Amino acid sequence: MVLDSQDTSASNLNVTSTFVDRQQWLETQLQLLRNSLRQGQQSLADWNRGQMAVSAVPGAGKSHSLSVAAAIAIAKNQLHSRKQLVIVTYTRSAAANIKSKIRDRLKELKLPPGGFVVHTLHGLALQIANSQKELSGLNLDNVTIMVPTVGHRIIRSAVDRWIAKNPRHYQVLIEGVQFDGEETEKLRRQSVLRTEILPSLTNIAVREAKSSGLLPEDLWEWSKTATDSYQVLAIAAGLYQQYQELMRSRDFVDYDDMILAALRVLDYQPMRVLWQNQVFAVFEDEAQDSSPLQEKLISILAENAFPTSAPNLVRVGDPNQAINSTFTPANPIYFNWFCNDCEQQGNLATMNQAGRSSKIIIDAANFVLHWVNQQTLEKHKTSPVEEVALPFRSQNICLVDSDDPQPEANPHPEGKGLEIKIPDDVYHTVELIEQRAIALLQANPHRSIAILVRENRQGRFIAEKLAHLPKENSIKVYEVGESERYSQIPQEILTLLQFLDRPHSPDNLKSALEVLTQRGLIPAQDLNALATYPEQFLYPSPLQEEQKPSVLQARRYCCNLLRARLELPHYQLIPFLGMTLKYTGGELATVQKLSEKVNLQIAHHSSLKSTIEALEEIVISEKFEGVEEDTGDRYTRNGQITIITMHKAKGLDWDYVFLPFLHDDVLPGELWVPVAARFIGYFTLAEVARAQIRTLMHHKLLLENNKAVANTIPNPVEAWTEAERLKQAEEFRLLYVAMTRAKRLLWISAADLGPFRWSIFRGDRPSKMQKKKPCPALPALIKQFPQCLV
Ligand SMILES: Nc1ncnc2c1ncn2[C@@H]1O[C@H](COP(=O)(O)OP(=O)(O)OP(=O)(O)O)[C@@H](O)[C@H]1O
Repeated sequence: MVLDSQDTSASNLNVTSTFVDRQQWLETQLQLLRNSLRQGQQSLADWNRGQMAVSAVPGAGKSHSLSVAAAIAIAKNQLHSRKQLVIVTYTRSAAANIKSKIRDRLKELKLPPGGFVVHTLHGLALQIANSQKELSGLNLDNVTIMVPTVGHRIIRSAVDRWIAKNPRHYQVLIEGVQFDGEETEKLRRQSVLRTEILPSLTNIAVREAKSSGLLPEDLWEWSKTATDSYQVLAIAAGLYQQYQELMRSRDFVDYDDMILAALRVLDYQPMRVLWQNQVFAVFEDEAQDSSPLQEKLISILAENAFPTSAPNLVRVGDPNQAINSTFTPANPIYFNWFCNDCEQQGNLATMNQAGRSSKIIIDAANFVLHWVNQQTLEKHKTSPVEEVALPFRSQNICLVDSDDPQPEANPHPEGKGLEIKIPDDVYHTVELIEQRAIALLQANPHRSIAILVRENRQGRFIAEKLAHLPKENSIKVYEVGESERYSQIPQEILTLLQFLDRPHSPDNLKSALEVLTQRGLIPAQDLNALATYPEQFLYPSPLQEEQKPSVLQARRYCCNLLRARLELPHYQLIPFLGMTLKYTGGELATVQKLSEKVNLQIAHHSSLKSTIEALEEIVISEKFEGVEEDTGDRYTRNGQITIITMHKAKGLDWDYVFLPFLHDDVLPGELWVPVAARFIGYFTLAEVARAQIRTLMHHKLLLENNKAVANTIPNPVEAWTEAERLKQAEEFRLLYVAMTRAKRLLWISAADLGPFRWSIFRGDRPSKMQKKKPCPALPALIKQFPQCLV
């Protein structure tokens, strides 16, 4: 059918007016969406070009506003699959969460669910590296991704190779601060260096240097100006070099290699332009946790292909929630610098209103933040204020306005909202928690409870004491550390099998004894003394001194293991070891699954050696998952008591939060050197290397930004003091993160009596307890909120 000209223009008019209506409708919706945000959040939604930093407080709605801002940017700039907004975050669950939020927003705007991608940083790096395998040198068909740990074969081999190549340097370490040449002591020191000090130095120095984009050569260069007698940086450089060579020769890559591979692709200009043309902007969440290498990757992607202006880069984070910097290379200093730079350019936004918690909980968290900063200033009274590195960015959490859109924002507190207790001992603590938790859930079965602990061993203790609740009170207790322990199982079994294979190796014996100690099967003792001469330990002659009861117990365990090796067929060894290690429930199911998997793999060439090889493969590639019940938001389920570490609790919240065992020896605690390693001095080489690399890296970055610095390497004692300062600052930030997880009730306590060390405490046996000092923030809180001491 042919339309006459009048019809055509009418229909064109119709189309045009529909288009205009639709545009107007969209504009209105976008405006409404923007107005649904709080003031600080709106700056994020108003961003349209260039760099921007957003410093937010806990519960400010970072992911909420990031998803709204993303939807607005996608709609306004009509983004599509060839011009996308890239959102990066750190965990897969956070990525999935933001993705679904953005999709929901786009659906409300009647827009297709495209124009954006959400990646974890490593996922993004992998995608870029995979797009050009020749340039990146990373072919996932050939390589194995692995996460090196101190006990890992690669790290141990790097140490052995370094020792073989540097006998004189090794001798300097053996002699330590003082040495009389005695043979047994020499063997003991060798064992400590080979199995503890140098593996830990390798692990930390390699990760720190690599994630800062440094090569072994950079460390060599820097080490030339160092004056310490051990030459820690030179050792670190040598170990790093050995590690790299071993990784390459075995086709292994670590997570930093993935980012380096992506950067190699982006180094090549045509590829860089190709990628940059596809990226409209990069939004980063949890920016306080970035390493310099990660920051470099997203900054390059966010640049315009033909740069005339600043990169389109928005980084959202909370420097006060940086709690990974003492065990990963993440360091909040970089995000703080980014915030300061943006502030100077007028591009810093602050999100300081939060609706998560009751007022009293917010007051308590703000109080701790300022109190800790104040204490730090007082400790460094003689230094100029601007030179004191404070643990916290001075940022108050504020309540939301009365017309805030968040349902039940700043809810009414439960009871006093903040309850502080000083129980008699750790058993009494759990009894008090139990009583309070039962009463709370009886009154409000649809609310959630968490007990946040500093270390898994504390969680285990509480879980054991609350084990009767499901049966007697129909309250589910979910211990998060339990499933994590499953991932240790292959390594523990492997360690014992390696001992069975070569029982006369001091390393194998020591590792096996470590596993037995960690599982609480033998008493903690100086394992180096037992492992130095395996034969004397396992088969003492009548001429030898009688073994102490703790040594006897360890020997009995080891000899039983060796007997089993002779008596059992090797395919039964894994389940037997599972029983020996006293695994229970889910752990035993996991061992069974592991055993089946290994036996299937070695069906045609079954032997102890092949069992070990198959297990090594599983441990290296992390391809084995424990027997888990289910996934999803199982940590925050209503009506359940979740026991979880403070670290894992980040990003989550519960109605009622219990923080037991807030003792001074852990919070803030002190850096500690194992007695066996003190012949080196009162510091650890790993921490010294970390502090030295960090200082030099900071100098390097400051120089690149034309800022003046004195380029000196801290000596070991200075580096150790700096490491301690960082650790204590981080512990206080961890406390702050833990406190801000609570919505309606924050229950905190420090018992009068507790175990000397949790790692060796067995809650099911009578053990002596010690008088404990509370975390220093606790008396300060009691003074500030006396009505809350219950
Ligand atoms: N403008 C808003 N309107 C409605 N709800 C909001 C708004 N801003 C935040 N919220 C709600 O506040 C809660 C906290 O938000 P979110 O979990 O994103 O905070 P966060 O900043 O990531 O917290 P934390 O850093 O402490 O983990 C969420 O339930 C979110 O939906």
